[in-house]
Amino acid sequence: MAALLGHILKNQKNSFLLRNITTTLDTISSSSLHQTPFIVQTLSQVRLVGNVAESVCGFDEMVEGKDRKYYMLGGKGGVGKTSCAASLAVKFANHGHPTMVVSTDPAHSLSDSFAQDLTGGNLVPVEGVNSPLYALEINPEKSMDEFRAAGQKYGGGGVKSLMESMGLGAVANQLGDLKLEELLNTPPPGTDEIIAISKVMQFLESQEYSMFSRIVFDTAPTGHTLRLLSLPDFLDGSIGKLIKMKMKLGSIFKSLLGKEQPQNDPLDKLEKLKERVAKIQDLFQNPDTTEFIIVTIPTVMAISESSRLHASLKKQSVPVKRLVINQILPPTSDCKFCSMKIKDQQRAIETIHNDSELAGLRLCKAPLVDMEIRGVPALKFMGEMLWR
Ligand SMILES: Nc1ncnc2c1ncn2[C@@H]1O[C@H](COP(=O)(O)OP(=O)(O)OP(=O)(O)O)[C@@H](O)[C@H]1O
Repeated sequence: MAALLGHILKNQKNSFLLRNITTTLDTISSSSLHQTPFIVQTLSQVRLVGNVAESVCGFDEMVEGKDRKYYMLGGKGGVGKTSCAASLAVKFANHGHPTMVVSTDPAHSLSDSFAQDLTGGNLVPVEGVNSPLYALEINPEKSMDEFRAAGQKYGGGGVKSLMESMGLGAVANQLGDLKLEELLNTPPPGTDEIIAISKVMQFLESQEYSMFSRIVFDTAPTGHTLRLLSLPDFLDGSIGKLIKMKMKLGSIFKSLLGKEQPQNDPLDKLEKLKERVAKIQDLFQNPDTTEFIIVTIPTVMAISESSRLHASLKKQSVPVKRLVINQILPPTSDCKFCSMKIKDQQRAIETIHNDSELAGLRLCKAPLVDMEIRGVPALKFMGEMLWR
């Protein structure tokens, strides 16, 4: 085996490839799982790497500084968001950043990507990296149920009966006009994700999690993400009305009973939710802390969708600088079908240069490899090719 590897290394002229192979082999030598198949597959990838060698994604800039930064990877279903997000998280951790990678996608694939059980809604440590790396799969439906339960207790009928008992039935009826119960029971699409993200933000605010300097989100497919982004204003509006109501209530309460309205009342809870929603909006829109990376594949359909996604993100003031083109085929092939496919991909990539939404973005390219990208060594390998 060593002789074979030595031969391959001697015959590689590109130092990047050498570096890549060497680091990959270092990892492989320390990995006991699936050793042989991974090495065999790795050798065949050497040929594929050359195709994307010109891609420089500006990883130096991404890794710079100790302040916390958020990276959100989004795009059409199945383009490789999870693989790209997980490989970025591994690379950050290997460059000294305590990192957290979070999935809020109902169809989680982080566990598959890391080849590790990450279900359960808690932070799970990922082994095999140089700095702490933790993964978290948040179940948006479960978070939504918790929110609904809280809503039922505090926001829906609870508010109404509390006010009725205070002789404020008329105000309660006005509150009813806001259809709060309906909002809690049949919330607009995307609410589940915002609740999930708000849960992550709560985690991150605590001292225990202050060590994380890079947070990578594997977001849900395009449509959900867009709906999610338009949600804060909606919630903000509804909750804003409730808060005004609360202020009115406060003075009525005082004049009726001669004392301040009790703290920790239902509307306080809603006010807190509003604050969290505002924080999430800031998280998405702050260019100093956040970057949304669009992931696509070289097909005209995926690229058109990415273009629309960028237009919507821009409209929502979400900072976007990079476009990942994943699963690029090698430049040439003897197989007729593959040659046709390669030409097709090249034509699709050309459309990026002529697309007013995408042309200005930095292109980060990853080859299509002939293996599933699973486990830390494979993710590290992918990261070496993509994030540089
Ligand atoms: N560059 C690549 N080369 C080969 N296989 C890849 C590549 N990128 C991703 N894959 C494979 O494609 C499949 C889908 O990848 P992944 O789960 O990362 O996509 P996704 O966009 O997150 O999907 P979903 O939208 O369903 O969550 C996985 O089996 C993964 O190993």
